[in-house]
Amino acid sequence: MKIAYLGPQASFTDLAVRKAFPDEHQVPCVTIPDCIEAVIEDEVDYAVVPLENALEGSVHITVDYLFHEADLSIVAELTSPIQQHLMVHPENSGGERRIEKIMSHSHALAQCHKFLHKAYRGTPLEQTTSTAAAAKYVSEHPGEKNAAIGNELAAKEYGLSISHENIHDFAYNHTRFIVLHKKSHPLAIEQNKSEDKTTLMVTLPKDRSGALHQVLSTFAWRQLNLSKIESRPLKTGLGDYFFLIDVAHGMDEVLLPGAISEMEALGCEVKMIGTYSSYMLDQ
Ligand SMILES: O=C(O)C(=O)Cc1ccccc1
Repeated sequence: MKIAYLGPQASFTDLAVRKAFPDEHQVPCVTIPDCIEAVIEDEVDYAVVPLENALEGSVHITVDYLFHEADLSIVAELTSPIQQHLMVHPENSGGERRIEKIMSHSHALAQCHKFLHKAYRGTPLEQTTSTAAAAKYVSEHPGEKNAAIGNELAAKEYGLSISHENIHDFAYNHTRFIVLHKKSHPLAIEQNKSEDKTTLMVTLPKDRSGALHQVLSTFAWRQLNLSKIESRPLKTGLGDYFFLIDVAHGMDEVLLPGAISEMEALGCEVKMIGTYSSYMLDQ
């Protein structure tokens, strides 16, 4: 089977894919929408993309694509620890050489915000499509004296020297990656399974007082625990939102169908994004 991932090689997404799908054909894509479209266009069977980081929150492009653009299902979740390192071209390492620019994925730059503020205040930051894309760029442009933020494998893969290790601002730094597929069947993976989950996207009826309270009640009285609720713009006007809701429960015959029917009876639109198992990948 073919699996698209946010590349290039040695991105954090690649690390997750290597652990979860070591024997499958892995296809690097440049952007998250490219990964998603590769599944839609049947170029691959699955896509693995980042969804949320413990320090920086949701990856909005992934959430928004799932709601607005793609009719794909989450079939598994992979949670991985994240360690960020600052790396430079070996020609520019050692001594106190000036770094012209620090490049990385926006989430990686944000995860190292305090470090960058203290050690590199004033140095321009540049966003790239992934941490590995930044490492690749730095390796291919030694004359520019840039640094990249990424993982240890990226330093090895692109021949860079790590100048500062573990520069993420908080020790607990994990990212949730999701596995997307055209069909909604959960995908079993040979890794440590932590829990079953169901992800829903809910749009409330317009201007109905108490609608969100009523939606939450449908879960509360069934004792369905929510592990996440977040609002995102509907992109139709200020104040228009949909809610991304993760329920710590797999799809069953009674409780979740009951909650969904009740929300629909309240006038909500409910989009089922997936019912799946979550796997914890070790370092
Ligand atoms: O940029 C990467 O390497 C990714 O796979 C996305 C990402 C960025 C920062 C933390 C976790 C995942």
